[in-house]
Amino acid sequence: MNGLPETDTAGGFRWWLRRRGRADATMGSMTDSNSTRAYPDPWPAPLAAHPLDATVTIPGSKSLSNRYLILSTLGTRPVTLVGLLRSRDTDLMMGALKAFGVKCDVDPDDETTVTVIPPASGRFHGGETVYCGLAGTVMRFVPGLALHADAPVRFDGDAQAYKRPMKPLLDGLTQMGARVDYEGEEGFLPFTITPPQVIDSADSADSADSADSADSADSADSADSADSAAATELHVTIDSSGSSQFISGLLMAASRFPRPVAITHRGAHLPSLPHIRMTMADLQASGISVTMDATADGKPGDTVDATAGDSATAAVHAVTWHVTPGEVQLPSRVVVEPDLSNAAPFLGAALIAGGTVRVPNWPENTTQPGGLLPQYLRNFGADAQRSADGVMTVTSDGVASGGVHGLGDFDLSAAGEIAPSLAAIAVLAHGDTALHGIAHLRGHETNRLAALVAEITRIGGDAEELDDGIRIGSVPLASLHGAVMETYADHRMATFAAMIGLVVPGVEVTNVATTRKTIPDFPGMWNAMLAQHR
Ligand SMILES: O=C(O)C1=C[C@@H](OP(=O)(O)O)[C@@H](O)[C@H](O)C1
Ligand SMILES: C=C(OP(=O)(O)O)C(=O)O
Repeated sequence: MNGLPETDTAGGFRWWLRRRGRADATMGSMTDSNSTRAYPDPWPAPLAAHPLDATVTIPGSKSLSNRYLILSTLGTRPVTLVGLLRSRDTDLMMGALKAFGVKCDVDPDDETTVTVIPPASGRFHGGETVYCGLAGTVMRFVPGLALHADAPVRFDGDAQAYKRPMKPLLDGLTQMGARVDYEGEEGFLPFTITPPQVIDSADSADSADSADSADSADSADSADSADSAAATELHVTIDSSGSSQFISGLLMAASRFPRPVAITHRGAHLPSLPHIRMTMADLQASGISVTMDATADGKPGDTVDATAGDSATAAVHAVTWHVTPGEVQLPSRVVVEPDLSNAAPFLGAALIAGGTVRVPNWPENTTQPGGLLPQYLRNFGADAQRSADGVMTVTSDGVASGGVHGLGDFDLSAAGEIAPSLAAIAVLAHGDTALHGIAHLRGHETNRLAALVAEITRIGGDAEELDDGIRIGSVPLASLHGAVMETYADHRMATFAAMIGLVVPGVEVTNVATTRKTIPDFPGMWNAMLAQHR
């Protein structure tokens, strides 16, 4: 079952801590993805009986919601977040912040309006377990807060989360003076972060008392004697090929560091650059100076234009961000954009079933990689237009008409989280698609490349893993057949299966409740989309 670590490899005390951590993180039923509104398991995916004509309002962006929650926490004054996503990942984030002593007041009349009140002292409480579930944004963004805590903080998550890579982030935090103790395999959850003794010089005596005194010599050394180096940049180098979230997490952690920090990625790939740009933009909106420069093959001065096409990043071997820490403060009221990546199954449905799907509140400009979605859908052959009042309208004749074609070789490194939705369209399209630049999807909620190949093959489709992605061959629609499709506790594998089920009879989806990771009621929204008529 998704949601609970099933095995205990570390003895009864750790089991108790783990359970306590879950309890600390539990906010209502949303942290356990199987425990809310009952849908049958497996869930019969509805067929589209006719072309679509629907308007679908998409809840708030997961990526923006969880960044705003972290940045509000790093500030000193309350911030009201309007249109916050309320789903498992954001509830886990709020649970994590509460463990640090942050208040998240939910508006009783609208649960998507939440006021975040940082601790008056500016200091975070340590000593608790943070339960990360399967949320990358929690397990990669919250550990940076532990740098500023008054005691060690333990991190745990779902059994499946134990496979998600963490080491580059934790190596980065170690270079910033933290100590990391792993309970199981090095580089993976669960672990405990002991903050450096010198992180907040005003409070250093307190922190030395409350943290494990045996650690103080190490920590002081590794923090590079902050007193003498106050204005010098601390250099942190990691390989962020496995996830952009390592860089994002370190950038946010650096925003309150006592000295400037230069964070360098040195590695073969840098996926999801728009998500890193989102972090930079959100930090800048909070008053923090952060810049990015790049060198090709690590040769100084031999720069590549990493600020131009996001797909050009495959050639970038070294990129450095410079963070000048300061007072982090978001505006007092922040409105969260809809989750444009979560719009993909719904807008993609127009290409699969044919017809029109509209999504209101589509931003004119956005830092979300989902902003690239309309162009991706045009590449498949759809019409996608945003009206002046912000309605994104996608229209297509549908896969049965032959008007949806494959993408050929396609670089998706900028927006890998959309891959499962594009894969569903590609399975049903005329012509082949090969999605490249997404090797790191093997470390997402599940190994998404293997999962997609298994599920496409299960229904009679043609797919194979590539070193850096997936190839999906075109087969006649009539040769695809229904099956019980596995979802591997992965919300995007569930929405992928639902998309296929629009035109392939007999598709059933296991554990559709796993969609609660980022959408409060996906099956309800899907049924409502199919039920709409003009
Ligand atoms: O920073 C973020 O909010 C995210 C970054 C991306 O992670 P990867 O770079 O690991 O793909 C994305 O896939 C994930 O859904 C959200
Ligand atoms: C990769 C994803 O999530 P996470 O934030 O858990 O990494 C995703 O939502 O597709």
